Parts: sequence; C-alpha cells; structure tokens
Amino acid sequence: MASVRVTGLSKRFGDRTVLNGLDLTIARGEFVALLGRSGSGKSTLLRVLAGLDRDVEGGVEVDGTVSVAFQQPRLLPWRRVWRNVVLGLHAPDADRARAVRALDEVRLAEHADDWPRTLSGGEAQRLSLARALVREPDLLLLDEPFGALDALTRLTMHRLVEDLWRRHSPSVLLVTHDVDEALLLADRVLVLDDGRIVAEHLLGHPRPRRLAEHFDIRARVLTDLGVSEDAFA
Ligand SMILES: Nc1ncnc2c1ncn2[C@@H]1O[C@H](COP(=O)(O)OP(=O)(O)OP(=O)(O)O)[C@@H](O)[C@H]1O
Repeated sequence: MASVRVTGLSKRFGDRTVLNGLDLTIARGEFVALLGRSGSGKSTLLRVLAGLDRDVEGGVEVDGTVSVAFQQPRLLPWRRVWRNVVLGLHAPDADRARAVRALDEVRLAEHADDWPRTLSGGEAQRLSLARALVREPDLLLLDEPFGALDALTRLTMHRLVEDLWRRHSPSVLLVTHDVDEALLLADRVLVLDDGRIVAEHLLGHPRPRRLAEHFDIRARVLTDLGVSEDAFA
C-alpha cells in the first residue's frame, strides 16, 4: 500500500478555494519535494496530511504514523532540550534515553540538558527534527524546515536529512521554496498551483547528478512555477 493516497482533495477557507480536487500518491520510502508559489496551499496540504485539518472534501489515506517538523521549531522554553524531544509522548523519565538517542542522530546529544534558549537557530531546527524522529514516523512531513538557516547550516542539514532518510527510510514530503534543495534531496518533485499538482519531475538516482542535468531540470521546474531563471538570479 502507498504511504499517502489523496484523491480529489478540496479545501476552502470561506469562499476561497485553496486545494481544488488535488490527487497525490506517495510510495513507501519515497522522498517527495513540493514546490509552489507563496499562498499556493503547500502548508495547507501538509496540515491535512498531518490530520491537523479535517474540514476537507475528498479522500485522504495516510498509512502509519506521521511526524511534522515546521519551519519555526515550536519549543517549550521552560523544558530542557531532551524533554522537548519527547514532548507529547507522555513519556516517563525513563524515556530520557530515548530522547538522547534521537538527539544523537542529529548530533545534539551534548545539549540534552540545556535550555532551548541556549541553542542556535540551526540547533533548534535539529531539535525539531529529533522530535519528529523520536516518533519513528512512517511519514515525515517537513514544512520548510531549513528556511531560516544560513547557507552553510542548510548544507549540513541536507546531509543530515539525507542520511536519516537512508537509515530510517520513512516516506518524506518536503515543502520548500528552494528548487535546488528539492532537486538535491527528492526522488520526485511536484509543483502545486491552482489547488492541484500541475507538474511532476521524476529524478531518480544516482545523486549527485551532473551539473548540466541539474540545471536542465531546474529550468523546467522554474518554468512550471511560472518564473524565469532571471528572477531567481
Ligand atoms: N486558517 C486559515 N484561514 C483562512 N485562510 C487561510 C488559512 N490558512 C491558510 N489560508 C490561506 O490559504 C492559502 C494557502 O496558504 P498556505 O499557508 O497553505 O500556502 P503556502 O503555499 O504554504 O504559502 P507559503 O509558501 O507562503 O508558506 C493562503 O492564501 C492563505 O491565506
């Protein structure tokens, strides 16, 4: 069975239709990136898949457990780092070991007993990833998780996410504005517009691909997004 099967999904806010008969299937273990203009409904789709918004029309089937990591890590400042990781799991104190294992995966184990305010932006986002991973999700939803990071930290995060994906093989749906990031990480890139998936690019392996190929796909994705390359320069 697929990890995600969405058929004819529509979502309205008042008289505004954001998702309009959208179809989407994600295979188990597949890494999919979702691109689309600002306001095209990417976060709305993620919220629906996460079960945070059920006021929709159409079919939504998600197989297994789901975790979401948002762009802004939502951390409780009065809880130590490790407690933030297992937050909501109703975990007893014995689950500190579980939290530290997840922190170790994102190379934050030495910060387990720190307060969240002492973390850098990149560390806080890694904590957010650890919190998503500790649930051992079958489906990982990433909503611009690297958006607020500097270029160098982003690169580190890309490696980390790719590494985690290889080791745990969850299905991943990554929302991003960054075409290069999508091409770097995903097996398949989707473009959302007018409430539907209007284009899809199957990338396959091996990665990294040759530069000429990368730029060729990149140009096609930008065309799908309705942007000329100059606008991105
Ligand atoms: N709770 C809400 N009530 C009313 N309108 C909403 C609500 N949530 C989202 N919208 C509207 O739905 C549209 C899609 O929003 P969404 O956040 O899904 O877009 P997005 O593609 O993720 O945008 P961005 O790339 O800017 O984050 C927007 O026009 C937004 O104003």
